[in-house]
Amino acid sequence: MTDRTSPVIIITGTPGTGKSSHAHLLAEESSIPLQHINVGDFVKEKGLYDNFDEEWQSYNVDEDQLLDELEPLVAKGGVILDWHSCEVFPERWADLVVVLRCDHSKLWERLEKRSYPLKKIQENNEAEIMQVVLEEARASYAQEIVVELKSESMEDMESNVQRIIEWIKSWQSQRTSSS
Ligand SMILES: Nc1ncnc2c1ncn2[C@@H]1O[C@H](COP(=O)(O)OP(=O)(O)OP(=O)(O)O)[C@@H](O)[C@H]1O
Repeated sequence: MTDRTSPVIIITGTPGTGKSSHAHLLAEESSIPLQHINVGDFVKEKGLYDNFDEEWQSYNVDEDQLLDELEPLVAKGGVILDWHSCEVFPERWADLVVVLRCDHSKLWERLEKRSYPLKKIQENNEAEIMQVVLEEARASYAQEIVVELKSESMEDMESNVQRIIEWIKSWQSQRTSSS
C-alpha cells in the first residue's frame, strides 16, 4: 500500500474506445481534484519520443523519459493516466486500472471518422477483437484492481464514470479507516 491520499487511476483501451472522453468526464464530476493526463498529448508536448513513424502515423515513445516525467506527478496522487497501453507503468503506480471495451464494428466507425490510414484502423480493430489491452492489464496488475467496462454509448460512459466515483469514495474511506 502507498501513502497516497488520492488514487492513481489508469484508463486504458484500444484507441477510440473512449478513454479521453471518460477521463474528461471523470475529472469534471469527481468530488476530489483529479488531474487528467492524456499521455499521448503529454509525449508530444514534452517531446518524449524518438521519432514519428509516418507509415503508422504514430510516435515512437521514449518510455524511460516518459516514466521520469510522470513519476513526480503520479507520486502526488489524484491522477488519471489516459493511454492506449498500460504495461509500461510500474505496478506500484496504479490503484485502479479501467480497461474500456467496444464492439469492433462501432470502433471501426469511430476510427474511420478520424481518417486514420486503413491499416491503422485494421490493426486497432483486430487488437480490440483479440482483447490485447485487457490481457496486457491483467498480466501487469493485480486482478482485483483491473476492471473491464463497456464503452459503446453515452449511457455506458455516464454509468462507468459514476462507478469509478463510487470506487474512489470506497478507496478513500478504506484509507481513512486503516490509517
Ligand atoms: N461510450 C461512448 N459512447 C459513444 N461515443 C463514444 C463513447 N466513447 C467514446 N466515444 C466517441 O468515440 C470517439 C473516440 O473517443 P475518445 O477520443 O474518448 O477515445 P480514446 O480511447 O481516448 O482515443 P485515443 O486513444 O485515440 O486517444 C469520440 O468521437 C467519442 O465521442
